[in-house]
Amino acid sequence: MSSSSTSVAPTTPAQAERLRITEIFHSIQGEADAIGWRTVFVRLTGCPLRCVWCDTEYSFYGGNWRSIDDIVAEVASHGARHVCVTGGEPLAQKRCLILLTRLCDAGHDVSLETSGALDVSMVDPRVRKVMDLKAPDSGEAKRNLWSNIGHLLPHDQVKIVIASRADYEWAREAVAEHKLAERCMVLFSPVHGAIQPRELAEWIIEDKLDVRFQLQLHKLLWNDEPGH
Ligand SMILES: C[S@@+](CC[C@H](N)C(=O)[O-])C[C@H]1O[C@@H](n2cnc3c(N)ncnc32)[C@H](O)[C@@H]1O
Ligand SMILES: Nc1nc2[nH]cc(C(=O)O)c2c(=O)[nH]1
Ligand code: SF4
Ligand SMILES: [Mg+2]
Repeated sequence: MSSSSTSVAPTTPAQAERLRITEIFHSIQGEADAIGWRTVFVRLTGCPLRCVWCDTEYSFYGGNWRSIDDIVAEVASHGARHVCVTGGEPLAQKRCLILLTRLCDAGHDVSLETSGALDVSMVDPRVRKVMDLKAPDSGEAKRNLWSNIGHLLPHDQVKIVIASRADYEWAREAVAEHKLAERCMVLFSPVHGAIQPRELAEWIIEDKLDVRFQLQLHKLLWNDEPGH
């Protein structure tokens, strides 16, 4: 008997595609352009960055290996149009690109939260990328991959999370230098607990910036409880 004939059930390529997942949950989108929509979140495990203010450190390690078929089926079970793929850093797992395409093929309106440190050029163009640019107080500004800006589509968004006046001035310069507001929607959001949201709002008004101020809605609603 040949060794191949002793193998158990054959696996299709789709079944073989697995991703490490921290959680899948059904909530209200708390960030970016899709804010307020009922959304299923798929949080991929692992991140090569360490932003000092990261609110999702629990996604750095652990998680469960899940097949893409299984993930797509669990997402569908919630009956939501919107799906947000986040992490950790979702693009750190190469097969995330397959998941994104499968979710689009299943008819979902898909967004991707990404740090801006990994190449976004291969992301399915149907996906709305929400790409951070990391400001200096994150401790990870050196990781910004500026070439990503050239891959942004009009439906994408650039987000800068701001912890101080110095971060704000950096963000204002980055928007001007790279003409970001002409390319897509630009979001400025305060680091939760670091600056008064009102200060950031007033700076934006004073400087007449064409950026969208944003607070994380889920933190107002659920105060950072897991699963929301
Ligand atoms: C947890 S990250 C996961 C996706 C990806 N790693 C990234 O950084 O975009 C999702 C979003 O939450 C934001 N975020 C994380 N911690 C935050 C905090 N303390 N206050 C405000 N936004 C925060 C990030 O900047 C990012 O826009
Ligand atoms: N409700 C809710 N909305 C979110 N939008 C982006 C999130 C994230 O952690 O990436 C997030 C999250 O964790 N919860
Ligand atoms: S890139 Fe995203 S997940 Fe990673 S440390 Fe920064 S905010 Fe957290
Ligand atoms: Mg979050």
